[in-house]
This record gives sequence, C-alpha cells and structure tokens, in this order.
Amino acid sequence: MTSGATVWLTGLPSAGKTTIAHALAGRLREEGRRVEVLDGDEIRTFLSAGLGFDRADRHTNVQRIGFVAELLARHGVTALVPVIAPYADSRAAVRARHAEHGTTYLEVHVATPVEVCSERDVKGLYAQQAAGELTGLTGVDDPYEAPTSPDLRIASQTQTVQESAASVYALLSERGLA
Ligand SMILES: Nc1ncnc2c1ncn2[C@@H]1O[C@H](COP(=O)(O)OS(=O)(=O)O)[C@@H](OP(=O)(O)O)[C@H]1O
Ligand SMILES: Nc1ncnc2c1ncn2[C@@H]1O[C@H](COP(=O)(O)OP(=O)(O)O)[C@@H](O)[C@H]1O
Repeated sequence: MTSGATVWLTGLPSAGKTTIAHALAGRLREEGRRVEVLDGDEIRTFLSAGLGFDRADRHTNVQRIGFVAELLARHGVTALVPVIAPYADSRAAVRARHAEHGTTYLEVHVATPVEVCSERDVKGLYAQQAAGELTGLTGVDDPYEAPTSPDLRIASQTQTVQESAASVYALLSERGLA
C-alpha cells in the first residue's frame, strides 16, 4: 500500500483552498491514488453540525477534522483538507496527533491577501460583513494566525489554479507521496 498523508490547506475565505484541493484530487485520482477531500462546508453539515465560529467551536471543528484526516492518512489515503483553521494552537494539536501515529502531516498556507479574497468573495461573506450583516469573519474582524513555517506557501493571486495545484503536487512528489 502506498503511504497516505494529510495535506491541510489553511487560509482565508476565498483564498483558493477548496479549488486547489479539488484540482489536486483530480490529478492524484487519475494516477490511481486514493484521495478524499474533507470539505469544510460538508463537514459542518454532518460531522460538526451545530458548531459556530467562535474560537472554541472552530478549535473543536479543526480537531474533529484532524482526527478523521489522520485515520484516513494512516490507512493510505491522501486526505486533502481545505479548512481555514485560523488558530496556530489548533493546527499544532493536529500536527502532534499525526506525529504520535507516525502519519505525515503537511501544511500548505494559501496566502492570498485579504484584499484579493474580498474581491473574489466566492460566497458573499465579505460583502455581508461590510454591510453589517455578519461579524466574526476570519481575516476581517476575526483572527487569522498565519503559519510561520508552512511546508509550502502559495501566492494564488499570481498563479493559475493549475499552477497552484502543481506546486502542492510537487511537494507531495518531493516527499515521495505522489
Ligand atoms: N464568520 C466566518 N468566518 C469564516 N468563515 C465563515 C464564517 N461564516 C461562515 N463561514 C464559511 O464557513 C467556512 C469556514 O469553515 P471552516 O470549517 O473551514 O473554518 S474553521 O476552521 O472552523 O474556522 C468558510 O468556507 P471557505 O470560504 O471555503 O473558507 C466560509 O464560507
Ligand atoms: N491560483 C488559484 N488557486 C485557487 N483559486 C484561484 C486561483 N486563482 C483564482 N482562483 C479563484 O479563487 C476562488 C477561490 O475560491 P475557493 O476555492 O472556494 O476558496 P476557499 O476554499 O479558500 O474559500 C475560485 O473562484 C477560484 O477559481
């Protein structure tokens, strides 16, 4: 069995996490790898239904996702996780859990500037925040603790989706995981 890994794509809303994860998943599947994308919205509908966006709930959400990702990765799946995970200590706990089991955990910071994210505004959240209809939006009026030493940092505003996905693929390749 080939080695699995968790690849966590952290970044602001509309940074490009989900798009990159799905582009990469397509390429890996074509090559015969087993891949799962643990999409944040889907997780919040099922595994984390009822959780909100305060610090404690985001931490719980990230730990649950980290738990599932580690199980999948330990059993040979490449688990791609496009989830904001705004707090460094939450991400560190997920990393530690992977280390305990000897499972690879890679952190990719999709570091698109907030100005570009709010221009993209895929789900209209930045507009809602600006209109006073939403508070606690990550990167605007809620914290985002950017990773200080990610395995990869992506400037999606200067790349095509395919280029960004290829850079994550190259990281996996370097580590013997693709
Ligand atoms: N207040 C606030 N802040 C940030 N994001 C918000 C908020 N409210 C709803 N959303 C939408 O929910 C998605 C974030 O959920 P996640 O589970 O990925 O985030 S977290 O790690 O628990 O913070 C996130 O998805 P992405 O845009 O794909 O990042 C948002 O669309
Ligand atoms: N290099 C890139 N990588 C990822 N997304 C990009 C890139 N360039 C432009 N985009 C666009 O940015 C948007 C990102 O949205 P999405 O992937 O839903 O973000 P997130 O999951 O981080 O909230 C999409 O409309 C996507 O087409």
